[in-house]
Amino acid sequence: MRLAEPAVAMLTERAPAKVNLALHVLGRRADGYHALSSLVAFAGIADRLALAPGPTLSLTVDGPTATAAGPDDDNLVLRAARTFAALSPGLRAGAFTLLKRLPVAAGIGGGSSDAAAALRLLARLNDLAPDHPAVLEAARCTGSDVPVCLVPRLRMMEGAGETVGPPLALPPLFAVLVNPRVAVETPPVFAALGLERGAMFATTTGRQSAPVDAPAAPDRAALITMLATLRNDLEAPAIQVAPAIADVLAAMRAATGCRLARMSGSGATCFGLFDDCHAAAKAARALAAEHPGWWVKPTMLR
Ligand SMILES: C[C@](O)(CO)[C@H](O)COP(=O)(O)OP(=O)(O)OC[C@H]1O[C@@H](n2ccc(N)nc2=O)[C@H](O)[C@@H]1O
Ligand SMILES: Nc1ncnc2c1ncn2[C@@H]1O[C@H](COP(=O)(O)OP(=O)(O)OP(=O)(O)O)[C@@H](O)[C@H]1O
Repeated sequence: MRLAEPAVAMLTERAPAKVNLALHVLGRRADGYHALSSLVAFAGIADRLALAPGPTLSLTVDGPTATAAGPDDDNLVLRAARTFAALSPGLRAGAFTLLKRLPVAAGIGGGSSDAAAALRLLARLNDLAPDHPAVLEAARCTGSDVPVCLVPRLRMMEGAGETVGPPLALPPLFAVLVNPRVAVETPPVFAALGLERGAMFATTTGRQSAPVDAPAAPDRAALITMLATLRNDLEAPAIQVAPAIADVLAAMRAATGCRLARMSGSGATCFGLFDDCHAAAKAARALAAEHPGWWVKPTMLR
């Protein structure tokens, strides 16, 4: 009698939305990439990625934003997996299934978070630590936002995204995310900053931009007050590319209980911060009712 092969369980990971609580552009490097200093948090809302171990690397994408994510063969999940496999000959892989829920080209790093989740799944399957050098290298090669998404916890991100600080013990924030359902690709937003290679970025006051100071552990109100002193320098260029972002920010600022409204990443998604989950949920209901075409989600950022 032939014994059945032991079934290898399906592995799953969440791929949460990334939110840049602050993003200071310091300048443009000789390689064309912009030097950034950003405080990055992660939301409760997420894509979901599963891996069924097997002999062939493949990907199936389902979910409300699957089509917007583009051809499966170009998906960042497969790009990350192929890069990891090239760096680690003999790597075991299998069939990925992505449940795509996050808006695409939205400034919340959906594709980067999916790629990072793929690397975590492959590391788990191959008994490699999540900070194994090949995992880190595959993350860096796949995209600027992938390293910070590898361990999705509130932390600083520096350089073009390749330098990531330790997780910060800060109170979770109650937020509403709003996207006007206008896709905004990242390169035109950086281009609209108009910086030459090697140029430093000056703030609207004409002063040279300073790095974000990683906040200590104040209470939630103090954290929001501190965040209000920071900026997202991509907000103005993103509004040039997609004027609807200004409408989102105005609506968020007008929402009852909103303590701070700001754009994430290169847009168009904006976040509003609130004192508690009730205020956030109420504002989300009101925003969704006023703007039925917008994507509106109350969530926690941590
Ligand atoms: C805006 C952020 O989302 C903030 O977290 C990221 O900096 C963008 O990260 P990403 O979408 O993963 O970016 P990548 O896919 O690596 O790069 C897309 C393009 O954005 C521009 N880019 C990206 C990151 C960076 N620090 N400087 C840049 O100028 C470059 O033109 C690059 O060709
Ligand atoms: N798994 C994926 N999810 C979303 N987009 C993907 C994915 N794989 C490839 N892409 C492509 O990547 C591009 C950027 O999509 P993504 O949603 O990651 O942008 P973003 O939220 O603006 O990212 P960031 O905040 O990192 O700049 C899109 O053009 C999309 O076609």
